Amino acid sequence: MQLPFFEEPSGQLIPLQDGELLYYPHFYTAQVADAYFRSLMAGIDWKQEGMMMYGKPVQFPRLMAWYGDEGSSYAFSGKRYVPAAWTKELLEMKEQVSVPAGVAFNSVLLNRYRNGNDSMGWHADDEPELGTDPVIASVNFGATRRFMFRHQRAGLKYELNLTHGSLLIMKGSLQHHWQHQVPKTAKQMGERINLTFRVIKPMV
Ligand SMILES: O=C(O)CCC(=O)C(=O)O
Ligand SMILES: [Fe+2]
Repeated sequence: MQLPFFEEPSGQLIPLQDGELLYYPHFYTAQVADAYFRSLMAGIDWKQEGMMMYGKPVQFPRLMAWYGDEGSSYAFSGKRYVPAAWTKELLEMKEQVSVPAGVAFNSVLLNRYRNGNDSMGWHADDEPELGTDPVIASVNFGATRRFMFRHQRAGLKYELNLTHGSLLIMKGSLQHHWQHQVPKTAKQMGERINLTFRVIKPMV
């Protein structure tokens, strides 16, 4: 994409107990964000994934896709996901978010929330492949959704609304002390796409 993509290069540092957030509400201009949203909707190989729960197959309440370097396979909820090869625009976005994040990402998990009934439950991104104190860059397009945090012991809570074109960087010890979720909502809303760029360490 040849357009300038930074609208406001300065992020807002949100220091939490036991972790750090860096939020760029307008990482992408509205025009660039619109273009990425449209092309991700059409160009990504979206799949309905699921898992076994108490011996029964359960579908995740959203669509998913996984892209990255060869060898950056990732296990969660009892399954191993092998990444598809980078598309041109995912590679472009990876380079853009690597600048403020200060790390070289090798994979991206995409989640597509079709409406307010799609969601992601409480979890931490603390799988062994992500290593200690992972830096995760989360990019948002489409509908604004609530993103909630809860501390695993201290009884603390935090939340923010992730808007179209925003970037949220999660870092420090956050994933070891906090969980996060995207709750369902009864509000009428359109689709949302979230991308989490990650560094997956090869597991032996
Ligand atoms: O959709 C979001 O904002 C959250 C995604 C997330 O937590 C994840 O992919 O691990
Ligand atoms: Fe997560």
